[in-house]
Amino acid sequence: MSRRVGLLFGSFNPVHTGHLILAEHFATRTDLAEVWLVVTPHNPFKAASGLLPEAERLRWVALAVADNPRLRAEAVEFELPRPSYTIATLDALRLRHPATEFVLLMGADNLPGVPQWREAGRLLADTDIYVYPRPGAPAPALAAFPRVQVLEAPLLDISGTYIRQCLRAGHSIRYLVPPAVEEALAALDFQVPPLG
Ligand SMILES: Nc1ncnc2c1ncn2[C@@H]1O[C@H](COP(=O)(O)OP(=O)(O)OP(=O)(O)O)[C@@H](O)[C@H]1O
Ligand SMILES: O=C(O)c1ccc[n+]([C@@H]2O[C@H](COP(=O)([O-])O)[C@@H](O)[C@H]2O)c1
Repeated sequence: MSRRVGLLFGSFNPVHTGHLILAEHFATRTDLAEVWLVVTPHNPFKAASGLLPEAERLRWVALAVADNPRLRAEAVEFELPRPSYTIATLDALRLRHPATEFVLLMGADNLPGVPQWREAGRLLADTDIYVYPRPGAPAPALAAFPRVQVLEAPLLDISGTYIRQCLRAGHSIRYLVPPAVEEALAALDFQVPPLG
């Protein structure tokens, strides 16, 4: 059987402890050998103006996973056309790593939108998807998603939106992000975008 690797796609605006707990959960409690956190410079559904600088978002993910051999920061979308379509990234990764079987990972809030993604039919037909439950996201109606499995796992009420609100308000983000990311964010000399 080929090595199975999970891909957690995200804007990581910024990376937070929720991402790391769920990545570790997928990496240690499923059949996956590793989890790669694929940093998306520009989600086709998000306004670029709400995003922190892309190079910083990637650097923070790299810092966050540096001490974990089962997690990796993946920058492939920085080399691909924008905005970042997941099917194009999967195609590129499958070409680069022909011996690896990729599994798509996501929080339950993202699954209902997948049928609107580019080439969703092919994506859903060709790819296993593991879903982590999320507060506020209803249990997905799985009939439309034959290759989707929803994990049973502790709910994590942490989001990038909340962290950006804290940063704008000058509130502590200690423990919401890893220490190295907290330090890097404290050294920022730019404004947190006003949106979201
Ligand atoms: N607390 C969480 N529980 C479950 N899934 C999560 C959680 N946080 C993030 N995810 C999942 O991680 C992936 C990347 O998420 P993303 O980078 O957009 O973080 P976010 O916290 O949802 O950010 P924002 O609040 O800015 O939308 C998505 O699939 C999302 O569903
Ligand atoms: O491929 C698509 O059409 C598509 C449409 C919307 C979102 N996505 C991807 O979904 C991932 C999650 O996005 P985000 O911004 O919520 O972290 C991110 O990698 C996006 O590029 C992909």
